[in-house]
Amino acid sequence: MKKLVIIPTYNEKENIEKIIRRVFSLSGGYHLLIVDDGSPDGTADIIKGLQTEYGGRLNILERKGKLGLGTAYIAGFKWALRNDYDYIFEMDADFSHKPEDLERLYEACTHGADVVVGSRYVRGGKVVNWPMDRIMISKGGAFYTKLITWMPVSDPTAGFVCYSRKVLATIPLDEVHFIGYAFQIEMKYRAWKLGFKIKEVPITFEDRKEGVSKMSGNIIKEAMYGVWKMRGFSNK
Ligand SMILES: Nc1nc2c(ncn2[C@@H]2O[C@H](COP(=O)(O)OP(=O)(O)O[C@H]3O[C@H](CO)[C@@H](O)[C@H](O)[C@@H]3O)[C@@H](O)[C@H]2O)c(=O)[nH]1
Repeated sequence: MKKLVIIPTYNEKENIEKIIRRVFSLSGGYHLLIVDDGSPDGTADIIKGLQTEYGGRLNILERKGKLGLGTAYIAGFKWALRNDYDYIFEMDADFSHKPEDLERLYEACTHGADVVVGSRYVRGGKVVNWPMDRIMISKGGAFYTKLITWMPVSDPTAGFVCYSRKVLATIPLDEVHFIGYAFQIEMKYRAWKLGFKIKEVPITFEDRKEGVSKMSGNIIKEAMYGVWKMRGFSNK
């Protein structure tokens, strides 16, 4: 089975080499695709410098400017489908998601689930070191999303996800609207509406130690209005 981990990056020079090496130290045979948005800090140069060492396992898609997390993943998903990957993962660059948990997501995805979410808010999940305001925004957003969409997912904005190929081949990727964390909600919502089985596995999410979050007021606003709007989206 071909497994691809997609990592979107914007200014992740402190984390990128370490996360690449951690993923390749795992025994799962993962390939990596980094989607970098022209990071001014030179993240892409670090990745390119490692490509000779890792050959075809390490891939990079370079975009010209900061176009948002959602469109970075959509470009990555299309690349994964073109290159015949069977299981496609989303993961942050900053070690908030532990690469060692990839295997548990994969296991669940090969045992009856179509989408597996590494979840902070399902029983057994945890958040470590996040400031209280971030926890409140994130938990509040999860509650609000459930109230409006009825989607049975405890952590809808989670960015640690495994999709089986058929999910990404069925969701009309060109119709996905949102670009910030609302993108994460929209992908899960579309998969659920299409009847795919979503499972949550508990993870410990730890705040980044290096680099800075790209969260902004606009990203929160997009998610607040987005959950209302997405109820009207079609999956055709
Ligand atoms: N290519 C690209 N990458 C981006 C962009 N914006 C952010 N990223 C990358 O996307 C990942 C997550 O971004 P962060 O800004 O670090 O997210 P966070 O604040 O830690 O947010 C966490 O919580 C969110 C809400 O629950 C989650 O949606 C998110 O995935 C993450 O777990 C990082 O690898 C970051 O470099 C962008 O515009 N373009």
